[in-house]
Amino acid sequence: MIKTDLTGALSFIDEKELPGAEDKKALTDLLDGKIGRGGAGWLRLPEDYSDAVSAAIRSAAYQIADNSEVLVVIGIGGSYLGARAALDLLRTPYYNQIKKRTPDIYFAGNNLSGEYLEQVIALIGGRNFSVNYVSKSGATMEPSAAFRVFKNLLDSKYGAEGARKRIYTTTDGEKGKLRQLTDRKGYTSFAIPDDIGGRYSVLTAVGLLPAAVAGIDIDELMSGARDIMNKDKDDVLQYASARQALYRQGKKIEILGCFEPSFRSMGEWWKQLFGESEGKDGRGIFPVYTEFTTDLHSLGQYIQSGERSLFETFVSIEKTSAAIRVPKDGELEDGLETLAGRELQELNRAAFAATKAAHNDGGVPVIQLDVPQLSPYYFGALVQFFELSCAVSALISKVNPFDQPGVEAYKKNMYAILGLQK
Ligand SMILES: O=P(O)(O)OC[C@H]1O[C@H](O)[C@H](O)[C@@H](O)[C@@H]1O
Repeated sequence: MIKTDLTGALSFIDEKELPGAEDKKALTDLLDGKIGRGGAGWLRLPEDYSDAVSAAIRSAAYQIADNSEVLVVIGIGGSYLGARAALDLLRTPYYNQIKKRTPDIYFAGNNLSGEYLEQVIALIGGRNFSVNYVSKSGATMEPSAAFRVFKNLLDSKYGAEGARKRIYTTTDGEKGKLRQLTDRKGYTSFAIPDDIGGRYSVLTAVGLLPAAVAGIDIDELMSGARDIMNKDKDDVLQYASARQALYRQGKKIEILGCFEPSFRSMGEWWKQLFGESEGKDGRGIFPVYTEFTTDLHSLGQYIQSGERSLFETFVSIEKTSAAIRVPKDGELEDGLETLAGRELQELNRAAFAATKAAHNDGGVPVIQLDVPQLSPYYFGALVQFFELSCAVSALISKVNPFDQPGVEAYKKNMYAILGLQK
């Protein structure tokens, strides 16, 4: 499973603190439903996942793949980051194993840039496409504006009835503007349970429908999440309590890093999950995602020698599928000839070990999360691992992990500037 290795942090925190009684209580209270505060419905997802849920999602995915060369997933924040993480993490290594061609998947509605929208429309070209509009509230400006654009394109290309059949919505099961529209128009739709907030909703149709369209085995994905819930949670608790212990030592910034570029979108999802769950009441660890070795050439100086108010969490992928080796080429004078024949992954692992040691020596506490491989199973396990550790960490710091009152401030200003009613 996923292991938490704290050896690189113990010289900064007292081992007997990990996990403290408070930390253990936060986990047990969360699991016992004592402190769900209306947002812990995601805990049920692995257990509620049934053949019926799987079949409904997979049949919509087949329908989309049957008549579309492109799927546009419209959403922002928790309504798109998880799906993008799954696709970026799993399509490359896993993709080659998928026998049949699956639709290209593009994301829209995750910004207000007209440039970006025009690029997505250009990418679609004249190809047949469908839309999965994902929004729990149905009232978020970015996806609403993008949906207007793509619904208009669908109406012009396929007529009202043809367009209706190509629009799939994922939204609140009972209320909200998108639910009302869905029920009025009769769109194929999936519900996000009321007690599951956006950043905790990956393991609903929010993440599972795009993943299924991409050919990812969602049953395998969910079995990874289920095993996190069914097995001991020491590693979850170790990570959560170590974060808070380091924060109490003045380490206010957490840098999550991975040496696989396919992990970047998972890092962006992790950033929202922890930042939006913990950044409250003037407190909270600030989450940053860095891609290694790439960002060693941009932030390496700061991490090594800047403010000592940070700690690092490295996600180590133990086994990858790459087999590419350094070619032999005597005419190049790059000093790499002695490496000829060795795998690139060996160089990547050496860079990881070197970076971890250097940063640790430079006064940066280092936590390491060991993930055996990039697969649907471990994607699901990692999602549940991070959601559990995030909720526990927020509870240890005495904030509600499941609300996000702060995001309304800028929206109020934006609506006033645009002369809109909020
Ligand atoms: O799914 P929606 O209701 O469109 O919300 C999309 C996102 O926007 C909100 O402002 C929150 O910051 C996020 O937690 C949420 O995931």
